[in-house]
Amino acid sequence: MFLFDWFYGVLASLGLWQKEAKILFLGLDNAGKTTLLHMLKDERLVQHQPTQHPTSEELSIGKIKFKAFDLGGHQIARRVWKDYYAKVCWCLSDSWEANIDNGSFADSASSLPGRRGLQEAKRELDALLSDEALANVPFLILGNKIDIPYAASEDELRFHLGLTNFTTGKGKVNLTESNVRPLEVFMCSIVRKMGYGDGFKWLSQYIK
Ligand SMILES: Nc1nc2c(ncn2[C@@H]2O[C@H](COP(=O)(O)OP(=O)(O)OP(=O)(O)O)[C@@H](O)[C@H]2O)c(=O)[nH]1
Ligand SMILES: [Mg+2]
Repeated sequence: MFLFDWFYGVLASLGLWQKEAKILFLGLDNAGKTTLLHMLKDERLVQHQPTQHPTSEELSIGKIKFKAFDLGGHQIARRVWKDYYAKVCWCLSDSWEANIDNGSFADSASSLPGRRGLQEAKRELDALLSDEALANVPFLILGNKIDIPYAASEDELRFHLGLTNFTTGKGKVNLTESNVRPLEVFMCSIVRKMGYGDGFKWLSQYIK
């Protein structure tokens, strides 16, 4: 019963109560996808190994069906992303990791070993955005880890992902007539439980 109450509360607060949502978590490795999934699932912060195999969590209570696919973000895992498109009516393009530790974007993509480059994120995102199979799928882009000093600002992230003039607007924006795919950027920190709730609320208005 406790679980039910908690779950109801979370879904209601995210605007997902009584809606059927399938959400795909995509993003570079280490972005925080699995952390977010578990935070949504049982509000626990758990340290995870990198995701090797796709996992899905299906939670169903009353009328709600909430299914999230968590696909690993490392290079090989990215190859299977497209196998999941068909199953998805909702896409959460999660957390292009944008923290920079020397304050310079110019070399963040290439010169620092192990660093997630914004260029790499942009490349993957562009491929998703231009994929026919995802043409009508709304994209919520979460810029995670804003708790880290030097994390990119929202404007920087928009700029480097090439989204400056592409996002469709926060708040309530009716796009049904316009044939435009909903796309917005929200900054968040999963560990601090900040920001992603606003993102999901935004997303929920586009769930039919
Ligand atoms: N500082 C900070 N660290 C975070 C945050 N969210 C996740 N992390 C950390 O980032 C690391 C990677 O998180 P995961 O959830 O495993 O990342 P993933 O996107 O699932 O990675 P793959 O499975 O490799 O694709 C972990 O050490 C998390 O604790 C956050 O909001 N802030
Ligand atoms: Mg993972």
